[in-house]
Amino acid sequence: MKRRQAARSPRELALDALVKVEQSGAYSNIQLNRMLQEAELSRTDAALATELVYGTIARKKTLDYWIAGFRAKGLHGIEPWVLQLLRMSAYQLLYLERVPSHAAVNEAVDIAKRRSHRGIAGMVNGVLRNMVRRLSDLTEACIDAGEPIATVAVRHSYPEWLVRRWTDAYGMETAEAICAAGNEPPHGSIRTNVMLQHPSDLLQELQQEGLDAEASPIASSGIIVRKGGNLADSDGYRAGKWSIQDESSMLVAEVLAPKEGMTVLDCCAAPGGKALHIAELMNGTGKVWANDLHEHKRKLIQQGAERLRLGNVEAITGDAGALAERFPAGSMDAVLLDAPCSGFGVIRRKPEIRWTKEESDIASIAALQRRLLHAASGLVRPGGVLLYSTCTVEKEENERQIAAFLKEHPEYALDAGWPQLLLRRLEEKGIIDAQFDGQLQLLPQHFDSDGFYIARLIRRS
Ligand SMILES: C[S@@+](CC[C@H](N)C(=O)[O-])C[C@H]1O[C@@H](n2cnc3c(N)ncnc32)[C@H](O)[C@@H]1O
Repeated sequence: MKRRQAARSPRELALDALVKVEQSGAYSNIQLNRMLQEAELSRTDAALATELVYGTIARKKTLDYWIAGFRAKGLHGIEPWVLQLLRMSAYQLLYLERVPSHAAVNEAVDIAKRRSHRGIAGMVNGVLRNMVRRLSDLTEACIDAGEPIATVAVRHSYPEWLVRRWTDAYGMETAEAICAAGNEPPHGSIRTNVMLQHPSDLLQELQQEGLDAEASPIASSGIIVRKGGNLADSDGYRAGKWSIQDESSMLVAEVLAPKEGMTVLDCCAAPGGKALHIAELMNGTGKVWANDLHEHKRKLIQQGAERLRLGNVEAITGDAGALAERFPAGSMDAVLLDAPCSGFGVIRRKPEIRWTKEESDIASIAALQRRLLHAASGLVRPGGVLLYSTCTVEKEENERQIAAFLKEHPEYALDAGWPQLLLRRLEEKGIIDAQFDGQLQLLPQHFDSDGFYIARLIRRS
């Protein structure tokens, strides 16, 4: 590749980010944010670059399927950066209606010319122009990869092993809906600091400021904000009036339902979303111990507590499996284990995890969760609550994990005594029924929010 100047256009920047992410395995959000900060693009250009990076990564398999169909040699022999350029351009043709086809093609050819020789530019031009001619045939319904799981995998761009796992766990229809929901762009959502105001008052304020905001259909302190830009860069956020959090994640503290004056331990707390929510629900009283393995992450929790002026949070560092060395057995009114997990419920925000995680990772993550659950369980007082949550849809990490735990720990039982309003909302949607036993698997398509698993357990007195 020829030496180039720094990226100037959103497409150049997006291409550089895609090449870097693929080459180095860097996280797309970290890589992109770094490059956006350096490039100082306008807000619109930054939004386009962001959409191109996330969309191209998410739709990689589908894009490759179509690109291969427009080249006699398929994808064989294409240089990695050229393949990224083709994918990014095909993504605009197939998924971004607002981008005119000629703009996507012309800019791709210009980039190819600037970075290489005429042959490459000619190939890029040929593939993309043929694609434009056949665009109306390139629909999801026309994808046929031979058998159903492979076809769903190509149609929604997921590895086959993941589609097979979800099909085994939930059936083909639900598995396909999980895949589709994972490709939807997430909307912004914030959590009202209920120590300062009622969610409906905050909602009204935001609407008066001209924001497209509405009450969350599930989380009682949640507000959905569409097209709100960088919500953290606002006076309300700095003043601690709200925090940025997904609605599903807000349910964890709601279900834990702490009371004023309690002592609560969050074993895996960084960056602090749920621990700080718990501290707010306790109205700044009692004590929330917020632990995480990593020292640099502890600082994030501390900064959050300072912004929200929560004096009842103490952030600490350590292995959650060794917290018995720090706290006496049975000393906590409630313990939250928001466990490290495969993260497939948040694929909308981290599109590359579908490509970077391997099936064998699930068993090792589940083994870690099992160790942490066992350790956490010893710290809950008799009659206290152990809340286990993950942001994944994997049964091995969720229902099966809890079933195995209950077998080993007869001193615990699932508890269905969840907030009534939440139960009613879940029932209305048909997500739970009369058999509800105290554990919930939210799928990303249920409320257009993250996929989450929550189990509320009580230690018998
Ligand atoms: C799902 S995230 C927690 C999110 C957090 N509860 C929130 O609401 O913001 C899992 C966290 O577990 C931490 N972690 C991983 N292994 C751990 C261990 N052995 N002990 C303690 N924390 C651990 C990670 O650093 C990560 O921050």
